[in-house]
Amino acid sequence: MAEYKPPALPAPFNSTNPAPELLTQGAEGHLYKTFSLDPSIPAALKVRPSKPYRHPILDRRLTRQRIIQEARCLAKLVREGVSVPAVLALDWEGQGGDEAGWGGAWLMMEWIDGPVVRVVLEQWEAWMKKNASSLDAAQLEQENARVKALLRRIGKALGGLHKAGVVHGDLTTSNLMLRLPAEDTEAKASPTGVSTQGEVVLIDFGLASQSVQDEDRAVDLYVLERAIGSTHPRSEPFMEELVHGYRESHRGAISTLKRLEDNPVPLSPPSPMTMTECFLPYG
Ligand SMILES: Nc1ncnc2c1ncn2[C@@H]1O[C@H](COP(=O)(O)OP(=O)(O)OP(=O)(O)O)[C@@H](O)[C@H]1O
Repeated sequence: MAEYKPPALPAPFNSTNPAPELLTQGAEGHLYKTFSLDPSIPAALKVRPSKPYRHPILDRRLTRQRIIQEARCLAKLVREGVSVPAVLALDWEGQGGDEAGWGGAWLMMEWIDGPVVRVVLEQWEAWMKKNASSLDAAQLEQENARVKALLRRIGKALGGLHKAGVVHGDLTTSNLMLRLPAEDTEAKASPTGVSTQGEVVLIDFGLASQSVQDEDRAVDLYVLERAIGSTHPRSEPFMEELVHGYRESHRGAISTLKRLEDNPVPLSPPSPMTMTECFLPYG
């Protein structure tokens, strides 16, 4: 199979040394590891390249809106004390790229040094699947307690986001990262070799919107519960911990949880109205 060749980067990233390193290619954007100002300061760079199959004016407008909306959400959340990457720079009129002129939009963010929660849970579950029978009752309880504590921290982080008036719109364990502490003692102490330590950081606000509606908040919770249920079956029985963490995070949590319990949540994309609201300046 031919090796994937990402689109040419917009300036100035087409001439930086070392060159940005492609980490992932998402539905809309490409995520690179690069640096900010000095090579010793790592940064995450999200590039939304132009889409040749879209009408050029529409393409430019949509790409621009998405990157500005994500940057606004992040800036607001940093101000509110929610754990998300800080915005370092952005340009919705990126020059260069494959075509002369418009080269896509980009957003540079603070680099989060740590794994995504999906990888942590996958590694832990894989180890447990193979080796759990070799653990004694106390060790087993300790292992489960670590994952329960992680889920509780995730619930708390999500509650903090909702308290700030933002819903994520695309919550999976791939959009949650753990910021590694200076000294990670857990990986060595656990027979699994997997650490669940670190502050939970929410990422990828490409589909986020402003809302304080219980229904929108309940959708975030529901989507995350579903994602955990389908990708992390061994952690699913501990979902109550996530709910507990969420419940403790803010006063509005109780009615959101009631909404989640009472009604099956409609899984529809955010309404055009909600998306439009997101483009308005944040107060
Ligand atoms: N600030 C960051 N620091 C370190 N790594 C990051 C950061 N942001 C993202 N990543 C890594 O890049 C991956 C992809 O990021 P993200 O989900 O934001 O992009 P995407 O899926 O391309 O976005 P979109 O869904 O908007 O197209 C993450 O799963 C994570 O591994």
